[in-house]
Amino acid sequence: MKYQTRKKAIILLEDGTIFHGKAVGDKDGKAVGEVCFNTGMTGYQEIFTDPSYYGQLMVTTNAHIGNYGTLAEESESDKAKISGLICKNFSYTHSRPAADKSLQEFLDDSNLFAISDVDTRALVTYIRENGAMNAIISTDVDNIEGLKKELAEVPDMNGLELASKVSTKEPYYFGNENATYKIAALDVGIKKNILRNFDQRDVYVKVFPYNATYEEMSEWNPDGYFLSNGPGDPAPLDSAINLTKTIIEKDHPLFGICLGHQIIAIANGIKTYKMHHGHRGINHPVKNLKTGKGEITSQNHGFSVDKAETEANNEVEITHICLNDDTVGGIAMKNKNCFSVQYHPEASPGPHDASYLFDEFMDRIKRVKA
Ligand SMILES: NC(=O)CC[C@H](N)C(=O)O
Repeated sequence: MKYQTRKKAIILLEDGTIFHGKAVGDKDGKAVGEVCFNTGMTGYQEIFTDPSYYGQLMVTTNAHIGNYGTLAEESESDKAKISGLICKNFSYTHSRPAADKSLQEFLDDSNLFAISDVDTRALVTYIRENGAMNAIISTDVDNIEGLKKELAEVPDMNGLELASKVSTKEPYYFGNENATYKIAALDVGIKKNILRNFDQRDVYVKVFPYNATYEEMSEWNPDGYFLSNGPGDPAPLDSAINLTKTIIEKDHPLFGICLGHQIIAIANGIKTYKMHHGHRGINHPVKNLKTGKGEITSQNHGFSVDKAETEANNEVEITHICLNDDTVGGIAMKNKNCFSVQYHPEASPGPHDASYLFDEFMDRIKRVKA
């Protein structure tokens, strides 16, 4: 067996609680961030590379991580974006012929520190009961006071602007330039599978930096606008919120996913709030209030749109409800061509129940273009 002498590691939570584990590989390491957990049984590479997780320490509840390696084309961005990984059993070997790397090589390429052999059930139960909080993972196990000091310096997720850390610096294009439709996407942390979904629907996408202006985006003359998923608190994203107000005012077709959904709510004067411990997994039930049908969805969010304020808003209606806790799952503007969801219709590897939302957006675009 590899790495019989792996270093001891700890997770120190903001409230002083400590959980124990071992460093993956034979390295020393340290990482900080908000500790959160994802209950997906598969899709670890997509989770680790999702820019929405920037600044978060990821606890995976699936007991085995790494056993099918990684494959470059399955990444949601250029590298791992979580700040660190906490898992139960880490597989140093993998058994998928198509894989191009082991998970360990993949994490090393992203310079990402991981710890395993953690009682993740106990840790997840603790977060569920006590809420999301900052944490530090480290092999410096005899220096608790020093680690506490470092942890105290980590900013609170509430109020934190992170989109600028993951957004593209320059605009770029995705898909076939001869496609029938053109969509301008604001990158506040966009996942590649959103771009792939547009490409599959005959769309050429131009992706703009998080602080792009309406003038910059509209100059390209797109058929529709898209606001992406992304990390951090939506409230400080002034530039994206103002841009959204203008797109809504001009009544261009507009679709938002997750952080993009939250930005649309704020642009309509509806508050967002930090949830107790958020939703992160690939089996979250949602009810579509228009059709009455249920969907199993992929979710990853720590903030949510205020339900009472949405219900009281004359311009906006709730279209989807997250059934686990009755929070807002999706909204649409009553008299504007604008809608959004808190969850992930682009989910990869799935579930794909919600992919009809991309078709709905295309229908809206086609109606305007016709
Ligand atoms: N996936 C996302 O876009 C997440 C949105 C936001 N950062 C949240 O945690 O709620």
